[in-house]
Amino acid sequence: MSAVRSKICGITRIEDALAAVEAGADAIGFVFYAKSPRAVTFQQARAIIKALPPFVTTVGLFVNASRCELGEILDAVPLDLLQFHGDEAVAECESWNRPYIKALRVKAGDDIAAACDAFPSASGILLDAYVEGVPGGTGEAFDWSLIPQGLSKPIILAGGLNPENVAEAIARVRPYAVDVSGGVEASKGIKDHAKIQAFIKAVRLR
Ligand SMILES: O=C(O)c1ccccc1NCC(=O)[C@H](O)[C@H](O)COP(=O)(O)O
Repeated sequence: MSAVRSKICGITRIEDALAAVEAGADAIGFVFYAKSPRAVTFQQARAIIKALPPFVTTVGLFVNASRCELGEILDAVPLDLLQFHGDEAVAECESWNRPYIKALRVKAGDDIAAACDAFPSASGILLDAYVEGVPGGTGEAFDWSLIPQGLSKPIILAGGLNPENVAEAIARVRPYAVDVSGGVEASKGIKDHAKIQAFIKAVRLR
Protein backbone atom coordinates (compact mmCIF):
# COMPACT_ATOMS: atom_id res chain seq x y z
CA MET A 1 0.00 0.00 0.00
CA SER A 2 1.40 3.43 -0.89
CA ALA A 3 1.84 6.10 1.78
CA VAL A 4 -1.36 7.78 2.87
CA ARG A 5 -1.18 11.56 2.49
CA SER A 6 -2.41 13.96 5.13
CA LYS A 7 -3.92 17.41 5.11
CA ILE A 8 -4.30 19.63 8.16
CA CYS A 9 -7.28 21.89 7.55
CA GLY A 10 -8.45 25.10 9.21
CA ILE A 11 -5.01 26.67 9.56
CA THR A 12 -5.16 30.27 10.81
CA ARG A 13 -1.63 30.90 12.14
CA ILE A 14 1.89 30.71 10.73
CA GLU A 15 3.15 28.69 13.69
CA ASP A 16 0.47 26.05 13.18
CA ALA A 17 1.24 25.78 9.47
CA LEU A 18 4.94 25.32 10.20
CA ALA A 19 4.18 22.75 12.90
CA ALA A 20 2.07 20.78 10.41
CA VAL A 21 4.85 20.86 7.80
CA GLU A 22 7.48 19.93 10.38
CA ALA A 23 5.35 16.96 11.45
CA GLY A 24 5.16 15.83 7.83
CA ALA A 25 1.79 17.03 6.55
CA ASP A 26 1.48 17.01 2.76
CA ALA A 27 -1.10 19.77 2.59
CA ILE A 28 -2.59 22.56 4.67
CA GLY A 29 -6.07 23.98 4.24
CA PHE A 30 -7.50 27.47 4.58
CA VAL A 31 -11.21 27.97 5.24
CA PHE A 32 -12.56 30.87 3.16
CA TYR A 33 -16.04 30.68 4.67
CA ALA A 34 -16.96 33.65 6.81
CA LYS A 35 -19.33 31.71 9.08
CA SER A 36 -16.58 29.31 10.17
CA PRO A 37 -14.69 29.88 13.43
CA ARG A 38 -11.62 28.93 11.36
CA ALA A 39 -12.21 31.48 8.61
CA VAL A 40 -9.17 33.34 7.30
CA THR A 41 -8.91 36.50 5.28
CA PHE A 42 -6.92 36.43 2.06
CA GLN A 43 -4.27 38.55 3.78
CA GLN A 44 -3.86 35.96 6.55
CA ALA A 45 -3.66 33.05 4.10
CA ARG A 46 -1.15 34.90 1.93
CA ALA A 47 1.10 35.64 4.91
CA ILE A 48 1.01 32.01 6.04
CA ILE A 49 1.79 30.69 2.54
CA LYS A 50 4.70 33.11 2.25
CA ALA A 51 6.23 31.52 5.37
CA LEU A 52 6.05 27.96 3.99
CA PRO A 53 8.96 25.96 2.59
CA PRO A 54 8.51 24.46 -0.90
CA PHE A 55 6.57 21.31 -1.74
CA VAL A 56 3.62 21.84 0.58
CA THR A 57 0.22 21.81 -1.13
CA THR A 58 -1.95 24.80 -0.23
CA VAL A 59 -5.68 24.16 -0.33
CA GLY A 60 -8.45 26.76 -0.29
CA LEU A 61 -11.81 25.61 1.08
CA PHE A 62 -14.98 27.28 -0.19
CA VAL A 63 -18.67 26.84 0.64
CA ASN A 64 -20.97 28.13 -2.12
CA ALA A 65 -18.74 31.18 -2.58
CA SER A 66 -19.84 33.80 -5.09
CA ARG A 67 -17.80 34.10 -8.30
CA CYS A 68 -16.72 37.54 -7.27
CA GLU A 69 -15.47 36.44 -3.85
CA LEU A 70 -13.72 33.34 -5.16
CA GLY A 71 -12.12 35.26 -8.02
CA GLU A 72 -10.74 37.88 -5.65
CA ILE A 73 -9.23 35.22 -3.39
CA LEU A 74 -7.65 33.35 -6.31
CA ASP A 75 -6.11 36.58 -7.56
CA ALA A 76 -4.61 37.30 -4.15
CA VAL A 77 -3.59 33.93 -2.71
CA PRO A 78 -1.33 31.30 -4.35
CA LEU A 79 -3.54 28.24 -3.81
CA ASP A 80 -2.56 24.91 -5.39
CA LEU A 81 -5.88 23.16 -4.99
CA LEU A 82 -9.50 24.22 -4.47
CA GLN A 83 -11.78 22.34 -2.09
CA PHE A 84 -15.47 22.82 -2.83
CA HIS A 85 -17.33 21.99 0.37
CA GLY A 86 -20.83 23.22 -0.48
CA ASP A 87 -23.42 22.45 -3.15
CA GLU A 88 -21.25 23.50 -6.09
CA ALA A 89 -22.12 21.79 -9.39
CA VAL A 90 -19.43 20.19 -11.52
CA ALA A 91 -19.48 23.00 -14.11
CA GLU A 92 -18.79 25.55 -11.40
CA CYS A 93 -15.94 23.51 -9.91
CA GLU A 94 -14.38 23.15 -13.37
CA SER A 95 -14.84 26.76 -14.37
CA TRP A 96 -11.77 27.99 -12.48
CA ASN A 97 -9.35 25.82 -14.45
CA ARG A 98 -7.59 24.79 -11.26
CA PRO A 99 -7.15 21.37 -9.72
CA TYR A 100 -9.99 20.79 -7.29
CA ILE A 101 -11.46 18.28 -4.87
CA LYS A 102 -15.17 18.00 -4.14
CA ALA A 103 -16.48 17.30 -0.66
CA LEU A 104 -19.43 14.95 -0.25
CA ARG A 105 -21.22 14.89 3.09
CA VAL A 106 -22.08 11.26 3.65
CA LYS A 107 -25.23 9.84 5.21
CA ALA A 108 -26.93 6.45 5.09
CA GLY A 109 -28.55 5.73 1.74
CA ASP A 110 -26.23 7.94 -0.32
CA ASP A 111 -24.89 6.52 -3.58
CA ILE A 112 -21.25 7.48 -3.04
CA ALA A 113 -20.10 5.82 -6.28
CA ALA A 114 -22.57 7.85 -8.35
CA ALA A 115 -21.62 11.02 -6.52
CA CYS A 116 -17.93 10.41 -7.33
CA ASP A 117 -18.77 9.73 -10.96
CA ALA A 118 -20.59 13.07 -11.11
CA PHE A 119 -17.26 14.91 -10.73
CA PRO A 120 -15.02 13.29 -13.39
CA SER A 121 -12.71 16.32 -13.50
CA ALA A 122 -12.02 16.30 -9.74
CA SER A 123 -8.55 15.35 -8.53
CA GLY A 124 -10.19 13.54 -5.66
CA ILE A 125 -13.33 13.27 -3.58
CA LEU A 126 -13.35 14.23 0.09
CA LEU A 127 -15.83 12.28 2.20
CA ASP A 128 -17.04 14.12 5.31
CA ALA A 129 -19.86 13.56 7.78
CA TYR A 130 -23.35 14.84 7.01
CA VAL A 131 -24.67 17.02 9.83
CA GLU A 132 -27.88 18.85 9.00
CA GLY A 133 -27.41 22.58 8.58
CA VAL A 134 -23.63 22.51 9.00
CA PRO A 135 -21.47 22.37 5.86
CA GLY A 136 -18.38 20.90 7.51
CA GLY A 137 -15.71 21.09 10.15
CA THR A 138 -18.13 19.43 12.58
CA GLY A 139 -15.68 17.03 14.20
CA GLU A 140 -18.22 14.26 13.59
CA ALA A 141 -17.26 10.93 12.08
CA PHE A 142 -19.59 8.98 9.81
CA ASP A 143 -20.12 5.27 9.28
CA TRP A 144 -17.07 4.25 7.22
CA SER A 145 -18.79 1.02 6.18
CA LEU A 146 -20.97 3.16 3.87
CA ILE A 147 -17.93 3.70 1.61
CA PRO A 148 -17.86 1.18 -1.23
CA GLN A 149 -14.66 -0.28 -2.66
CA GLY A 150 -13.40 0.61 -6.14
CA LEU A 151 -14.49 4.26 -6.32
CA SER A 152 -13.55 6.13 -9.47
CA LYS A 153 -11.54 8.84 -7.69
CA PRO A 154 -8.84 9.04 -5.00
CA ILE A 155 -10.66 9.30 -1.66
CA ILE A 156 -9.73 11.80 1.02
CA LEU A 157 -11.29 10.62 4.27
CA ALA A 158 -12.42 13.39 6.65
CA GLY A 159 -14.82 13.93 9.50
CA GLY A 160 -14.02 13.43 13.15
CA LEU A 161 -10.57 11.96 12.63
CA ASN A 162 -8.04 12.31 15.45
CA PRO A 163 -4.74 10.73 16.56
CA GLU A 164 -6.62 7.89 18.27
CA ASN A 165 -8.90 6.76 15.43
CA VAL A 166 -7.00 7.61 12.25
CA ALA A 167 -5.05 4.32 12.07
CA GLU A 168 -8.25 2.30 12.28
CA ALA A 169 -9.89 4.57 9.71
CA ILE A 170 -7.04 3.99 7.26
CA ALA A 171 -7.07 0.24 7.84
CA ARG A 172 -10.80 0.08 7.15
CA VAL A 173 -11.23 2.57 4.30
CA ARG A 174 -7.79 2.51 2.63
CA PRO A 175 -8.11 6.14 1.49
CA TYR A 176 -5.64 8.03 -0.67
CA ALA A 177 -5.39 10.70 2.04
CA VAL A 178 -6.85 11.81 5.36
CA ASP A 179 -7.99 15.28 6.35
CA VAL A 180 -8.31 16.61 9.89
CA SER A 181 -9.22 19.85 11.55
CA GLY A 182 -11.00 19.62 14.92
CA GLY A 183 -9.14 16.47 15.97
CA VAL A 184 -5.82 18.32 16.16
CA GLU A 185 -7.04 21.54 17.75
CA ALA A 186 -6.50 23.09 21.17
CA SER A 187 -9.51 25.34 20.48
CA LYS A 188 -11.37 26.34 17.31
CA GLY A 189 -8.83 27.56 14.76
CA ILE A 190 -5.86 27.04 17.08
CA LYS A 191 -3.94 23.84 16.45
CA ASP A 192 -2.33 21.69 19.14
CA HIS A 193 1.15 20.87 17.83
CA ALA A 194 1.49 17.67 19.86
CA LYS A 195 -1.82 16.43 18.44
CA ILE A 196 -0.66 17.23 14.89
CA GLN A 197 2.51 15.22 15.49
CA ALA A 198 0.58 12.31 16.99
CA PHE A 199 -1.86 12.36 14.07
CA ILE A 200 0.83 12.28 11.37
CA LYS A 201 2.74 9.62 13.29
CA ALA A 202 -0.36 7.42 13.40
CA VAL A 203 -0.92 7.96 9.66
CA ARG A 204 2.66 7.00 8.86
CA LEU A 205 2.63 3.87 11.00
CA ARG A 206 0.01 2.43 8.66
O1 LIG B 1 -13.69 23.96 9.37
C1 LIG B 1 -14.76 24.52 9.19
O2 LIG B 1 -15.20 25.33 10.00
C2 LIG B 1 -15.57 24.25 7.96
C3 LIG B 1 -16.66 25.03 7.69
C4 LIG B 1 -17.42 24.77 6.58
C5 LIG B 1 -17.11 23.75 5.72
C6 LIG B 1 -16.00 22.94 5.97
C7 LIG B 1 -15.24 23.19 7.09
N1 LIG B 1 -14.15 22.40 7.39
C8 LIG B 1 -13.84 21.20 6.69
C9 LIG B 1 -12.55 20.65 7.15
O3 LIG B 1 -11.85 21.24 7.90
C10 LIG B 1 -12.09 19.35 6.67
O4 LIG B 1 -12.04 19.33 5.29
C11 LIG B 1 -12.87 18.19 7.21
O5 LIG B 1 -14.22 18.38 7.05
C12 LIG B 1 -12.49 17.78 8.59
O6 LIG B 1 -13.12 18.44 9.61
P1 LIG B 1 -13.08 17.79 11.09
O7 LIG B 1 -14.24 16.87 11.23
O8 LIG B 1 -13.16 18.95 12.05
O9 LIG B 1 -11.78 17.08 11.24
